[in-house]
Amino acid sequence: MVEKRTPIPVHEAVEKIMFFASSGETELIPLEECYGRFLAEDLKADHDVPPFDRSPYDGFAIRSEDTKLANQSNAVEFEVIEEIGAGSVAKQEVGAFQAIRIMTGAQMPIQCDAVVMLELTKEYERDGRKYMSLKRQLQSGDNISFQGEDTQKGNVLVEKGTRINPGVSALLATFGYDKVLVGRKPTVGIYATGTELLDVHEGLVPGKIRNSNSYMIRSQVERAGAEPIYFGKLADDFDTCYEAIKEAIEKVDILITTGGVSVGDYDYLPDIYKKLGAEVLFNKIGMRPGSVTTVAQFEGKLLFGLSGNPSACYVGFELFVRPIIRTLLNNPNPHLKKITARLDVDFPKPNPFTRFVRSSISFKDGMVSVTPSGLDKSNVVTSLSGANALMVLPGGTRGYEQGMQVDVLLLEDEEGCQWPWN
Ligand SMILES: Nc1nc2c(c(=O)[nH]1)N[C@H]1C(S)=C(S)[C@@H](COP(=O)(O)OP(=O)(O)OC[C@H]3O[C@@H](n4cnc5c(N)ncnc54)[C@H](O)[C@@H]3O)O[C@H]1N2
Ligand code: MOO
Ligand SMILES: [Mg+2]
Repeated sequence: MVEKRTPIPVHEAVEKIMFFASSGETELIPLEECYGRFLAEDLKADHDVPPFDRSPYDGFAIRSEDTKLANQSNAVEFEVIEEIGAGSVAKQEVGAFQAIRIMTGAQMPIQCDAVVMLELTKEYERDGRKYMSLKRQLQSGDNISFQGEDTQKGNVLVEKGTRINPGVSALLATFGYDKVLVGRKPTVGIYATGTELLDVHEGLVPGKIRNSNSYMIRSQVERAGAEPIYFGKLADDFDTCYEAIKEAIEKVDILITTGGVSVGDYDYLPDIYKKLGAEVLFNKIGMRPGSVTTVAQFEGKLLFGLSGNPSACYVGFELFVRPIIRTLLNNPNPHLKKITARLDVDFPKPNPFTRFVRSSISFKDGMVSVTPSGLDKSNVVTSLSGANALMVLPGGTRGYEQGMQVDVLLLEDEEGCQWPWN
């Protein structure tokens, strides 16, 4: 008799897994290598930015009070007593009707409270001294980039768990982080099971196919922020698989296998979990594809038995493995971000299970539309390359029509989402 499995709702499966989610270890890495990593502490401003009042223009720093009488018919003359570029500080004190020629980014001389752009002045020399004149009034504070106007000391600028983007790199450099505390990348072991699997370099022979899941999963692991460790492929042989999996568990934070989780004669994962003494959290979910996704925990370590069918495997990873990885990286929004979009096609046939259709979103007439990125079948691989989203069509008695608003989970977004999605 084939074992009867009872499907649990997707949200229940996510909850069961998230019970084992924890934050991971941290490490210090050079700033140059931090792009794409996850901050493991808040990034706090330890000084004002800019740290001093500075000139935003190439021009002259003056005392605004000296321009009181300036107008189109009355040029006011200033003696230019010094010149400073960015990085230099004025040595001279600026008195009445004196100016310092100042370049963009240079610190304001203490006595000056305004800058006039070079283009608005006339420069000349007399008796070996330099002068400039201008014909307009300036107010105190005109054309100054003030200390702290960008941010002030003490502000938390980026929160722990945020993925480091180029802007975060800029801030880390601004505040002197030559080493950055980030989440250590969790290690995710990958084993593909299946006697039918060929290595990528091998030519096709009857009955066999190339192992594509391992490379797909590797990329998904990297996209999620973790370190893939590819252990290879295993033939459908109980003892071989058992020994290999048992050994692999020791070496990684998370172990993924693909294939062998259904009810077929050579689907050995259920028995392997049993022999290991691992607790199976679930082995059937009310979703399509990926209904056979099986997750077990062994001494607190999660073993993900993803389906062998490529689309099912892909979806299983994004819904269940990704949030575990992101939580290990301290990310507060570990789940895929959900938005709503306008459905571009009909799905007339109802399905009892919630569908996660590999889809692509696009912008049309100022709205987000969503359309399947290929054939909507569990064993399909070609729909994955164009997928930037998963359309969520809840199971039930009705189909879906073009024009309806549907939920969509974004695959390439970095903001993420908390659970539950709603
Ligand atoms: N009697 C039943 N049969 C099946 C059921 C069921 O409920 N009752 N569920 C079906 C569903 S749904 C799925 S999904 C699959 C899941 O099968 P497994 O996870 O056990 O995976 P395999 O049987 O090992 O392989 C399935 C399919 O995927 C191909 N595959 C496997 N590994 C790879 C890989 N690394 N790269 C590319 N393709 C791979 C494999 O050749 C098979 O075609 O079970 C259904 N059956
Ligand atoms: O588990 Mo299967 O992926 O539902 O298609
Ligand atoms: Mg099978």
